[in-house]
Formats: sequence, C-alpha cells, structure tokens
Amino acid sequence: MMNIQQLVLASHNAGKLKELQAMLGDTVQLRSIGEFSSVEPEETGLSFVENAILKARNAARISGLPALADDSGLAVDFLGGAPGIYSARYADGQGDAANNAKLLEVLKDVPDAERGAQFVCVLALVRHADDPLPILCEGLWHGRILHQASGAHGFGYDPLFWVPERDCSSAELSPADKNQISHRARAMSLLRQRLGLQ
Ligand SMILES: O=P(O)(O)OP(=O)(O)OP(=O)(O)OC[C@H]1O[C@@H](n2cnc3c(O)ncnc32)[C@H](O)[C@@H]1O
Ligand SMILES: [Mg+2]
Repeated sequence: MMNIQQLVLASHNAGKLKELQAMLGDTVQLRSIGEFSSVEPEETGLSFVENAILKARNAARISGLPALADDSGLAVDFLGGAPGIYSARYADGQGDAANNAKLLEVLKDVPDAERGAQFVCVLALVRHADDPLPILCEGLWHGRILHQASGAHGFGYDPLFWVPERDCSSAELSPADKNQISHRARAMSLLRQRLGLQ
C-alpha cells in the first residue's frame, strides 16, 4: 500500500499527538501541524468524518506532507449523543476543566444506569490536500460518566469516563493501558492494518 515514513498530524492537541505517536512507534514519524502553522481550521462539518477530513486536507495543504487527522469526542446517551462533535467547544472554548465541570453539572441528578457514554475517534489520512480517497478508520469506547473527576493521566474528559472493563476512570489507566483499549487505539489498529504496518 502506501509507504509513509513521515506524516503531519493535523492536530493542536498535545494529548492526541502523544498517544498517536506511541501507538505508531518508530515506523512512522509524526510531525505536528504546530510546526507549520498555529492557525486552527474551523471545524464546520456535521460529523466526525467530515471534520477529520477537513483537518487532514488543511494540514496537507499547509505542510505539503501526507496528513493524519483525529476528530474525536464524547457522546453521552442521556444527552442524545452530545457533546459529540462539539466536545472541545462544550463550554464555549474555555478548555477541558470547564467542559468537565459543565458535563458534571448537566448530569448531576442523572442516575448511574442512565450515564452511559462512548468516546468516538475518527482518523482520516490524506496523501495530499486534494486526495479523492481519504482513508477513514473509526473506533468507539463504551463507558459511563462518573459523578466526580478521578485520575491524573490522559487529557480532556478522561477523569470523568469510567471504564467498565478496568473498573477505573480512563485518567486512572496508565498511558500504555489506555493506548491498548481506547477509541483512538481501535481506530489506529484499523489504520495500521490499512497501511500494512502490522
Ligand atoms: O481538533 P484538534 O486540533 O485535533 O484538537 P481538539 O482538542 O480540538 O480535538 P477535537 O476537535 O477532535 O475535539 C475532541 C474533544 O474530545 C475530547 N477527547 C477526545 N479524545 C479524548 C480522550 O482520549 N480522552 C479524553 N477526552 C478526549 C477532547 O478533549 C476534546 O474536547
Ligand atoms: Mg478541534
């Protein structure tokens, strides 16, 4: 298939870069789009897929390199899938702590049985900015929203996401453990297969 040694990661999120680079190992060098531009494209799509493609094309255009984008988020059952594609902007751009505080507040009277949620990750890889056939891989991770934050690893909503198969929050998992079972790990495993990396 494709022989990719260097990819630009179309993300300004340091947590994603760390996780994706750890999953790819030495086979592929991920360069951050931050090396080329500090301007973040507006995520105007209505789906994770559209936003991932939009970010990947933008990064390929700016860098001249093949580009990988990750569009991800948290879909809460009780909220009909919100914040979903708006997860990063849930508290109007005030950042992770504000997003988490808002989610806890909105769910404060909701019992455990109705606190189901899934992390979603879509990876999009384009060979160049106008690639007519982006490679798309998705991963889901099912869990539940805790009543309070717990754990210091990871990023974003990790302290609020209870992982049933490990009986702890995803911020209590070691980075290596999270990278084995997360939504991002599942999407990356599919991408590695598509690229012939395993
Ligand atoms: O768009 P880029 O530049 O990649 O960075 P971003 O942080 O804005 O990324 P998204 O637009 O994809 O929004 C993803 C949101 O979902 C959250 N999120 C995604 N994956 C996560 C994970 O593994 N653990 C915790 N939160 C996660 C993340 O914190 C953001 O609030
Ligand atoms: Mg974003």
